[in-house]
Amino acid sequence: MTTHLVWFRNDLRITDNRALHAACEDPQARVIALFIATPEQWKQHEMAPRQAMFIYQHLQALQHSLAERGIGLHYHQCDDFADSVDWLKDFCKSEKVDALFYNKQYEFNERQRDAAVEKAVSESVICHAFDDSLLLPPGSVTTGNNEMYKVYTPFRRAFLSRLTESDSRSLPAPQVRGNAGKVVMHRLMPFDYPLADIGDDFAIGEEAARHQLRSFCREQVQDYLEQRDLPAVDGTSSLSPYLAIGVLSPRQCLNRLRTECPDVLEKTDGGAFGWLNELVWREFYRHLIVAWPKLCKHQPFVEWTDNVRWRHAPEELQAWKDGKTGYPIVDAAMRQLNSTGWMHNRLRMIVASFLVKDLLINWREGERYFMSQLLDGDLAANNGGWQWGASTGTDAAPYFRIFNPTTQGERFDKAGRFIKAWVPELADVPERDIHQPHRWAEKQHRVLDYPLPVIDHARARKDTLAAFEAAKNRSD
Ligand SMILES: Cc1cc2nc3c(=O)[nH]c(=O)nc-3n(C[C@H](O)[C@H](O)[C@H](O)COP(=O)(O)OP(=O)(O)OC[C@H]3O[C@@H](n4cnc5c(N)ncnc54)[C@H](O)[C@@H]3O)c2cc1C
Repeated sequence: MTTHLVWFRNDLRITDNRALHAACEDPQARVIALFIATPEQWKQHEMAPRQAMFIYQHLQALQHSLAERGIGLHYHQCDDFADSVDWLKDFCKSEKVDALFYNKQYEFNERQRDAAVEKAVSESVICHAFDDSLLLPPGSVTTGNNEMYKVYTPFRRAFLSRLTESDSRSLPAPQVRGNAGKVVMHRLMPFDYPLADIGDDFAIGEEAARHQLRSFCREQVQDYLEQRDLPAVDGTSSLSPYLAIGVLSPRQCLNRLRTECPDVLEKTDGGAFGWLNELVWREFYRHLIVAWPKLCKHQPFVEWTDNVRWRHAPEELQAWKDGKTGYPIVDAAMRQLNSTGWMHNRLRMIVASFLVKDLLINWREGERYFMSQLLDGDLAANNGGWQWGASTGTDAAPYFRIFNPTTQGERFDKAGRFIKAWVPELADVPERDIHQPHRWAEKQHRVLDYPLPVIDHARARKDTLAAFEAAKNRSD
C-alpha cells in the first residue's frame, strides 16, 4: 500500500484544499497528515500570540475533521525551518512515505525551506506542490514583457481577464476513507510559544468561516462600497483572519460571491466587484513578494526611500502603540488593534500614515508592531499595506500625499461613534467636537483625561516633506 503524507501549513481546512484532495484521490492509499510548529521561526517573524492561538485552535478542529474521514494528524514541534527539514526527512522514512503533498507558501524563508525539503527527501519520496492560497499563481499575471506589474490597476485588468479563463472551482472535502473510526488522535501539545486569548469575535472552524462568508455575500456585499470605509459600521467581511491561515480559500470566496452575485464581473461599479477588488489586492501583494523577494527582507521597493532619515522617537512610538497620541481616530484604531487583534482597513491606512508621515518613524516599526498584534497577520498584505502607506512600495501613494488624521476622522467617523467606543475618556465630548476634543475642553474650561496631541500635524507635514525631498536628492 502506498503512503501519502499531507503536510498542512497555512491551509488549515479540509474543504477546497488542493494538496489534501490530490493525496486522497487514490482510494487505496494510506493517507496521513502532519503539522510542524516552528516557534523559533514564528518569533523571528513576530507572529502575534493571538494568531498562534487561532492556529492552535484551528489545528484541533482540523484534527477532528480529518479523523472523521480516516486521516490521522501527526504533530511535531521543531525550533525553526532548518530543524523541520531534518525531522521531516526522518519522519518520511519511519512512516514509509511514498509521496508528499503540500500547498505552496510564497514567502522567501518558506520557499527556501520547501526547496530544502524536496531535496532532502528526493531519493524516496515524490513531492507534489500546489498553488492553493491564490486565485492565480504568482508569475502567471505579467506584462507583455513577461514581468510582474509594479502598479495595481493594470495588474487587476490582466488578472481579471486571466481569471475568467482559469479553473477556479472549489474542491469538495475528501471522502470518508476505509479506516475512519480507527484513527489515533495524537495529542496536540500547546505550542511552545506565547498564546493569547482571541475573544469571541472570530468563531473557530471552517464551517463558521464559510457561514460568515455566505451571510456577508448574501446580505452585505451589495452595500460594500458605501460602507467599507466606515469603521463604526460592520461593513466589511472580517474574513481576513481565516484567509491568512487558510481556514478559507480565495476560491471559496470567489465562488460564493459569484453564486450570490452572478454579474459581479460585468457590474464593475457594484459592491460585489468592489469586494472582489480587495481579493485581487491580496493576490497582487503575494505576487509581488515572489517577483521581488527583497520585500520579505525588510527592504523598501523604492530604493531611494531608504535614505529617509527617520526619527528615533521611542516615546512617540510607544504613544502610537498604546493609542495615546492625542489624535482620537488614531488612538481608537490602535486600541481596537491591541484589544481585538483586528483593525479596519481605513484605520490601518490612517495609523500607518500617522506613524510614518506625522511622526516620521520608520515604517518597519509599524510593520513589526502590526505583525505582533494582528490575528490576520500576513507578511505580503502587511508589508504591502505599510509600504503603500509609507510611499516606499510599488503602486505607492506619492510621498507628498499625507493623511490629515483630524480630517480623516471627520470624514470616516463623523459622529465619533467608533472613537467613543474605544476612547472612553472622550465620552462627554459632543459629536461636533470629537475630532478636536482639547479645543472643546478649553472652551468649556474642562480638563480632559486625554493626552494632548504628540505632534502638530501641520508642522510634521512640512518636516516629512523635507525629509523625503532630501532623501530623494541624496539619491540623485
Ligand atoms: C498598514 C496595513 C497593514 C495591513 N496588514 C494586513 C495583514 O497583515 N493581513 C491582512 O490580511 N490584511 C492586511 N491589510 C489589508 C486590509 O486592511 C485587511 O485585509 C482588511 O482590513 C481585512 O478586513 P476584512 O476581512 O473585513 O476585509 P474585506 O474588506 O472584507 O476584504 C476581503 C479580503 O480581501 C483581502 N484584503 C482586503 N483589503 C486588502 C488589502 N488592502 N491588501 C491585501 N488584502 C486585502 C483580505 O484577505 C480580506 O479579508 C493591511 C492594510 C494596511 C493598510
